[in-house]
Amino acid sequence: MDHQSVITPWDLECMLCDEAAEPKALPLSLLKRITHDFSDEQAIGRGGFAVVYKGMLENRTVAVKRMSNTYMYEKEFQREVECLMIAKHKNVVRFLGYCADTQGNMARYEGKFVMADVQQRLLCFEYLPKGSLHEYITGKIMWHPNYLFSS
Ligand SMILES: Nc1ncnc2c1ncn2[C@@H]1O[C@H](COP(=O)(O)OP(=O)(O)OP(=O)(O)O)[C@@H](O)[C@H]1O
Repeated sequence: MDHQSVITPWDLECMLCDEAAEPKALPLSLLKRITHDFSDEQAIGRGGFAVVYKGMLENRTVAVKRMSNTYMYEKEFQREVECLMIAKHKNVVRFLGYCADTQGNMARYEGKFVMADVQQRLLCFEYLPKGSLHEYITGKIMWHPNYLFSS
């Protein structure tokens, strides 16, 4: 059995509590499970190359970034993982792990069956609950020293 497949939501929760835990290769099945199969209800944001989802653990939440156009940005993905593995700082969101999954899927193409590679590239971070800087700048979220509220 693939050793990655034994990582559970509980393991991820333990990693969040352990500052010294190193980022890990995470199985796609785990990231699917905690984001409810990347459901729209779990989506929290969208960047230029990815959609970000809330990943629900028993007592904690993580952010799961699912890259789009994975074939075009394979090198960038690898470079991002490389940088994130090194970047450890209190002002940088904590990186928990990555998933680089490729599965062969039989599909019909011009009347024949062909094996197509389906790639999934994901990153998993600590979840930051107070919205994005962009939302503060554009006034979607009003800032107050004691609490935050949406306009
Ligand atoms: N760790 C996180 N916790 C909470 N929300 C997050 C987290 N990471 C991203 N988000 C949300 O998802 C949105 C998109 O994130 P993403 O990193 O893809 O954006 P970006 O920085 O604009 O990306 P890029 O420059 O790579 O296109 C953010 O604006 C934020 O609202």
